[in-house]
Amino acid sequence: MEILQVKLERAGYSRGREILRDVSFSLRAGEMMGLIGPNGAGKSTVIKAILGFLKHVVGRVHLREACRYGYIPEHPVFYEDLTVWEHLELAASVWGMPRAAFEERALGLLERFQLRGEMHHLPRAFSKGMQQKLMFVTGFLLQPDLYVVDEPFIGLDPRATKTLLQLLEEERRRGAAVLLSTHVLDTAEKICDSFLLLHQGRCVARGSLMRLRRQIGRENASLMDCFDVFTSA
Ligand SMILES: Nc1ncnc2c1ncn2[C@@H]1O[C@H](COP(=O)(O)OP(=O)(O)OP(=O)(O)O)[C@@H](O)[C@H]1O
Repeated sequence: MEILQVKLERAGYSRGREILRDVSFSLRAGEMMGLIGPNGAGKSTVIKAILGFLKHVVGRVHLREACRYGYIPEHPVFYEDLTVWEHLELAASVWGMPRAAFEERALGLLERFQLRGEMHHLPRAFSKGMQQKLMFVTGFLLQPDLYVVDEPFIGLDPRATKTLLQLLEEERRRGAAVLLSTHVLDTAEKICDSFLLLHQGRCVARGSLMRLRRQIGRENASLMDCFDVFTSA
């Protein structure tokens, strides 16, 4: 079952200056796709196009009817004057989550990300990694049909990374689709079913690692090897 369809002919931040050209892909339920590419390749721009934040788009983004998405940003965003728990309550009420289900899931996630002791604290006094964990707890709380996750691995401690990977796997097994933008290729290689490789605003390769390997004619190539070949032009 397809959850997301993206067909971008052209997209950018201002008229006449296109950043993306011919970027098309779809995501099935339970599929995790790695969005990879060098700095400036256009990964964040693809994410913005999906979220509807981009002004100039020729093409279309279609989320399956009745499906909901959750966006987990690379840079934490939060309200200065709300505690961790108040953030979670706000997110749950916006999504209409029943109170009992909310409390059980929220407390469980806070425990797993080792934030339970800080649940009544203001996140503005947190470290960057702790703020990032709040983004994960909020994202996983809502259990959307599609997760759009922007570079989640940088700055996380090893235990939080392990928890994040476990949760992504649980959510994928539940049937959620995941679009994951990252530079951490050895992790992406292990957890993603498919990849979208961007270079200079274009899609230069797409599909499973096996398919990418076949395209470069090296059956044991790592994702990094494929990345090198496709982005060296
Ligand atoms: N707000 C903006 N206004 C105009 N141009 C932008 C804006 N944000 C990004 N760009 C341009 O779009 C291009 C793609 O940038 P984008 O941030 O999508 O790359 P990225 O693949 O996410 O890179 P990175 O790995 O460094 O995060 C770059 O040329 C960049 O200069």
